[in-house]
Amino acid sequence: MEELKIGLVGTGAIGRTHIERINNTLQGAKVVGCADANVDFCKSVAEKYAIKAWESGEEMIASDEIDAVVVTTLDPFHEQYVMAAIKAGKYVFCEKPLAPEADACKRIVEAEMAAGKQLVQVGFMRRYDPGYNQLKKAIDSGKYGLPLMLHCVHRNYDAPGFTTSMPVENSMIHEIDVLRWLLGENYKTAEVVFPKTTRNAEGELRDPQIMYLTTESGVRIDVESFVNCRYGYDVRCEVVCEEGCLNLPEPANAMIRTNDSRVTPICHDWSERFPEAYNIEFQSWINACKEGRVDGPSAWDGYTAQVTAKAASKARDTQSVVEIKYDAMPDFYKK
Ligand SMILES: NC(=O)C1=CN([C@@H]2O[C@H](COP(=O)(O)OP(=O)(O)OC[C@H]3O[C@@H](n4cnc5c(N)ncnc54)[C@H](O)[C@@H]3O)[C@@H](O)[C@H]2O)C=CC1
Ligand SMILES: O=C1[C@H](O)[C@H](O)[C@@H](O)[C@H](O)[C@H]1O
Repeated sequence: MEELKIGLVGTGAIGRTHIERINNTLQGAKVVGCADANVDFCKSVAEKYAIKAWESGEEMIASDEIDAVVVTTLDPFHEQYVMAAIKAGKYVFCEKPLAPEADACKRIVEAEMAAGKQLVQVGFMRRYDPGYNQLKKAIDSGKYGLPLMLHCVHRNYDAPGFTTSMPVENSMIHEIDVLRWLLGENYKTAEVVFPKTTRNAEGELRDPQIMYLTTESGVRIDVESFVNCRYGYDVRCEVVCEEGCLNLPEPANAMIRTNDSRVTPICHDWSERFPEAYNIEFQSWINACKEGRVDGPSAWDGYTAQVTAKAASKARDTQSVVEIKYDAMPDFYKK
């Protein structure tokens, strides 16, 4: 079967890692064109990978040179390119979040339903991480009883340009999606509190933040976001069950004995922490596109995550506990 010809919009940090993995590691597809608002930089990326640089992302998406689309622009511009892909009837992988606003996610859902075929996958890659899959297998086994509490940490070394809404709506959106997937249920309430703010936070950013979620069955979750921790990239998830406690595995880095000490390096950023998850996610997406289906996180998952994030943002801004209300999932999205 012919290779899937992919057009990628957004040749920034993660966009380039996705070109690298699709063209040099994975099977069955090639990124053959790219576009970006920064046209000159886009041309330099296109030259590096010997692919076509397009002045317009929409023109690239509409072209018969492209079979499928990857969107890796900044969050506010996801919608325009996802919509262009739906209009062209092409499969589209959109990095998380689907869109910063729940209304925009709903517009995408409605456009996809009107097109009559699921085309959209959202880049919630932690569902593909072997570590999170070990947690899910252990929970689903029932060996340890029911989950009661989850204690999570999502720390970045730094996060240039972050504003106070982004720890929830851009960063902890990962936990919002993966924990819903892990536990197999939606949330009921959200709350966000501010510990003491680090002097390393830019401008008005409140950092760290702690988000508290309760699920429909009463599981209590706390997620700490610290996007300027200044020691590395640190993601943890502890699931406390009735008869056992499950911890997300950390990368097995060698311990180094030096200078009268023992040192075990940790990751510096997302690209080092989850390389396998990204590769499994994209190989699965390529295979599904070639078989004419979407089997990853859908536009409805993207919408549900953003509804949750917006409830958490309301809780943060009002310093209150907010009850979360979800629309019923349309049959269109039921597996
Ligand atoms: N799944 C994951 O773990 C991660 C996901 N992401 C997501 O990937 C996306 C990109 O993030 P980064 O690569 O870190 O950002 P970046 O800032 O490195 O790259 C964004 C690119 O988008 C381009 N751009 C901005 N507006 C545009 C427009 N209107 N049309 C076309 N191009 C435009 C910029 O010129 C830039 O090249 C974000 O949505 C982010 O949430 C980022 C890091 C990790
Ligand atoms: O998706 C990501 C990364 O996974 C980081 O952990 C987040 O903090 C970052 O904001 C986001 O783009």
